[in-house]
Amino acid sequence: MAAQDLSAFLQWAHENNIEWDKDAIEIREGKHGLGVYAKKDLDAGFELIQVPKSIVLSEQNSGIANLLEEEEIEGYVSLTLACLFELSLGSASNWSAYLALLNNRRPQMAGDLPEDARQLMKKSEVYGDIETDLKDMQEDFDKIVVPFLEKHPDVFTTEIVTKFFSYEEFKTMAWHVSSRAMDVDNYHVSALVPFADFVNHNSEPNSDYLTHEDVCEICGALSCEHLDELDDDEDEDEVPELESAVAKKKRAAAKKSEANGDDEDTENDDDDDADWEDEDINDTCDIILDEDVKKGEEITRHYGPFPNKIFLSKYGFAVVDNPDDTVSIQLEAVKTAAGGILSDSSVLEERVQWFLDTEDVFIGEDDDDEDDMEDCCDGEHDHDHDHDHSHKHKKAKDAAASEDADEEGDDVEEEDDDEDFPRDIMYIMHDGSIDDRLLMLLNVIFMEKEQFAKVQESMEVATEYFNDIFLRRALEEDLAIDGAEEDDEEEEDDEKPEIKPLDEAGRKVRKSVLEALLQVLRLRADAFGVSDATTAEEDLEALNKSGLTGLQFYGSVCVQGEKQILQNSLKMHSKLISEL
Ligand SMILES: C[S@@+](CC[C@H](N)C(=O)[O-])C[C@H]1O[C@@H](n2cnc3c(N)ncnc32)[C@H](O)[C@@H]1O
Repeated sequence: MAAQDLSAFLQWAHENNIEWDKDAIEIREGKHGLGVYAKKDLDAGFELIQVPKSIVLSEQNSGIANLLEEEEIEGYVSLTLACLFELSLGSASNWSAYLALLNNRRPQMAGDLPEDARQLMKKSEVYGDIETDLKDMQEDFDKIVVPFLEKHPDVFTTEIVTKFFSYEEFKTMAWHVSSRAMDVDNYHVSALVPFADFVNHNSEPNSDYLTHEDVCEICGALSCEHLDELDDDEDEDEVPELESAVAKKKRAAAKKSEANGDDEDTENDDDDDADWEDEDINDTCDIILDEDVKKGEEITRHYGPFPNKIFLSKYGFAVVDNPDDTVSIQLEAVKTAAGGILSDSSVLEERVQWFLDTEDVFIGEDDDDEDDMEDCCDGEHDHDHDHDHSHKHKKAKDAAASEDADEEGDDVEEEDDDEDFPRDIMYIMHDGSIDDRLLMLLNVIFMEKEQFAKVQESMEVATEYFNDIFLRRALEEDLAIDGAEEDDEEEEDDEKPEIKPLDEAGRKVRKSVLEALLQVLRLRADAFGVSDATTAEEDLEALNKSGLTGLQFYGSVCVQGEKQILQNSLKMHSKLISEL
């Protein structure tokens, strides 16, 4: 690469009003390719990078925005075509220096490995994702890209198509898009944000990516006549994105002022929101320091709470001991395991169907941290989104309240979102606990006949029943944590809610649930060839000594991580069953 590519890019960035303090940070080669590094000690709250939205490389900003809109091409295909078009313009493109820098650095993606190297990942779910992504990409190319190019021969001449729009070029650019695109706002949607996109991921990041998402969908402005018209029609009280951007800016500024030794009472400045609304919301995508950093340290941010299979297929790396990692469980495996335990197997289909038809009523609001996953999947990545950020540790929602809300139309958006997740997949979380859906389903399958009749009859009874199950699980987890922290003298004496001890019938249901779960875990382990010959910890030690690097290392991290989850879960649930 050319150091010249980088300096040409920096010159271009400067000319296009991307703002950064040249004495404070630099882009340079590091252990994860290019990255952003501090050139001197910097304080939390420091505004590192500001990228005007006018220079993000989005479908809307590209020279073929009108064509892409006319043909209703969306998502990653549209952004990839926009980028390829700009690349084909060469120096005539507004982004030529940026694209030249990317073009000389092929992204390291698992789909690029030869099939025999990909086989290494076959013991992980990521293998299926990668194969599906490759198949989908070929299909998108054949069914969307080729007809689009053929329809506009004046723009995409034979020469241009041959040089810039072959399947290989499309695939490479799609990987740039997958690993770099960031959520910008509801006009640009997902885009390449030059400079900000050189910040690498870290599980404990020192910076944050901020953007004001709530702009006019028609013209991208912060305020305009379209928005005024909309405002007239809509309730005045909904401006969630604005508030979160303001809150984040305030937090960053508070840190900055703390760092500067200002004594102002930053806790009590909520009344000042009005001061922030107009002056401090820029039409830029910003990277702001969350922590103090020392000279030479890398600036990092969190890409989102992804399981490793998403990290690998979207970004080409995976995280050791990733707290957001999950193992998927297929509904079929649950049915197989439960069918072997139920004395009356005829109830199985009925109970499963009832659960699938009714579950939405009981699943509570999303966890708050959902909002913080700024570029989680970006709405761009075209595989199944088969990780579920939001179905863990919920409270069953008040069915009656939810029915009211539905009548008023409040939940329309949430319902649409819920339709998006695959109903036949459930999850084991990183610590070995199971997600709410699996916990509920197993209890529905094994609950006594009379109990099932009551639950079917009354949503209130059902809500109470599921809340009791969630509460028991929360207490079990607390006990596990308390056990681990026994020696911690400063442990807080939180008051724990009381729950009734299980009666004989309850214990019987619980035993069947745990037996089925252990069976499900073994089925999942067998399906992926997970061996018990070594522990996951031993596998990690061996992996660290293996000398594997790059994608082969990260693929093995996925395999090891999934084994660790299964091992944790088998251990946890074997202990629970032994204590019954
Ligand atoms: C948005 S780009 C960041 C800039 C990139 N390093 C470059 O050279 O252009 C994301 C890519 O950086 C690399 N990367 C970022 N964080 C990483 C990490 N924690 N571990 C390994 N690779 C990482 C991966 O190749 C990923 O696809």
